Amino acid sequence: MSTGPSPRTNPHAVVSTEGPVLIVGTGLLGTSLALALSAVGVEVQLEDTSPTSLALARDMGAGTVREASSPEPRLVIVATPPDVAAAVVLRELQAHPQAVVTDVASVKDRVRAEVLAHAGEHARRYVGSHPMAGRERSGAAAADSDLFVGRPWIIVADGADPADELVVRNLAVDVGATPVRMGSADHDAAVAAVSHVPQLMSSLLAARLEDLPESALALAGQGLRDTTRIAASDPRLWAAILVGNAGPVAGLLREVRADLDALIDGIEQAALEPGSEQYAASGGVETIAPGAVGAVVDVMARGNTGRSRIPGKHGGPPRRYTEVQVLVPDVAGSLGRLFSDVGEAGINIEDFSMEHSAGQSVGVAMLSVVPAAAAGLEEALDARGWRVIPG
Ligand SMILES: NC(=O)C1=CN([C@@H]2O[C@H](COP(=O)(O)OP(=O)(O)OC[C@H]3O[C@@H](n4cnc5c(N)ncnc54)[C@H](O)[C@@H]3O)[C@@H](O)[C@H]2O)C=CC1
Ligand SMILES: O=C(O)C(=O)Cc1ccc(O)cc1
Repeated sequence: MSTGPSPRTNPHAVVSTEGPVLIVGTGLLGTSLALALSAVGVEVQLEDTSPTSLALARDMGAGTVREASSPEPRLVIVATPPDVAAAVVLRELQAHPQAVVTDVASVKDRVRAEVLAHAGEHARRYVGSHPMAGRERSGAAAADSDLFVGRPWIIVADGADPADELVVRNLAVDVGATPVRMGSADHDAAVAAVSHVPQLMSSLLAARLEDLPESALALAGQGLRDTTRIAASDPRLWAAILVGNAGPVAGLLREVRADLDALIDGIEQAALEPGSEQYAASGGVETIAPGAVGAVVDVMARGNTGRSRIPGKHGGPPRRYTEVQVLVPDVAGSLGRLFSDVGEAGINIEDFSMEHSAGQSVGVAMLSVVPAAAAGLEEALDARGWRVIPG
């Protein structure tokens, strides 16, 4: 296994993956992988049931379309939706008896069980995997060769030949990811909590906006955008993912329902009309109805704790940045001037986002810096005539 810096970040690093690599399913994941492998010189063959998806991936430079006369692949990566992944893995194990076969489906237990049940001795060449990298858009058009850089790549290899497991570990490293070995049931329980239920929460939240008047939507800020980003995801793909991981997802949803019930019980007390019989009966005669504040603070405090446990983007302990907010006029060149002023102040921006409100001629730029740099940045921007929003 290559241990040095990945070829994605260091062009001189050794590439361990030996081609040809056949990618079956040239959507977001398949094409991103194909682009990443092609970029480091690995020969990539492409296959998809949709001629349009296939042609698009080819035209993007992801690889060549596999033909009957193409050389045999050493590695096959199945990047189809999860409900057909096991069937495609079984077909590829049969079709390419010398190749290692992996899949990238977001669910692992069911896919693995189906492959093991039907693959016979071919099962030793199957290594399940799941790159924890993606986005809310599907299809080759959304592909990105850097999608996997710095992300965990889960490998489920129970029963596989160790040499074949190494092939898949090398693949992960060659595209810039970090291999993490897990059992399939542990994988499914973990991703239910960090990916599958969060997807449903985002969708549930965004579903509340369906009939909201535009006058209310115009007030939306970054909080709503942050919490609903993944509500733009593909319903068909996610239906297959969620159904494929139904047990762990249903268990967590029940826990969320219990939290919601406790929150509603508490907060409904505060919704009672002061002076009404129920209000008096609840004991909330002069102060806020009992239970309401406690219920809110309980869920908020537990949320604070949970959020603080999410590690930084590239793994490791969470890093806390301070956000400096600056008003930016909506005219050409403003952002360029802002960045150049920040650069002159010698301050490193760790993250950046921009918020626009409907009908406003200014936006708010949010500059994340290490806490020790925040006061200096505010002063430097102030001195250069920027309007800094007090933190
Ligand atoms: N979208 C995401 O953010 C992530 C997705 N995954 C997993 O990666 C896999 C692919 O997802 P995406 O690329 O997002 O989906 P996608 O919808 O962008 O691409 C799937 C592709 O598979 C093709 N396909 C469907 N059935 C096929 C078959 N029987 N044979 C050959 N090709 C077939 C489709 O035509 C399509 O081009 C899924 O299993 C998903 O769970 C894993 C990590 C992240
Ligand atoms: O966009 C995000 O934040 C993701 O977490 C993407 C993602 C979606 C599905 C997966 O199976 C793995 C990763």
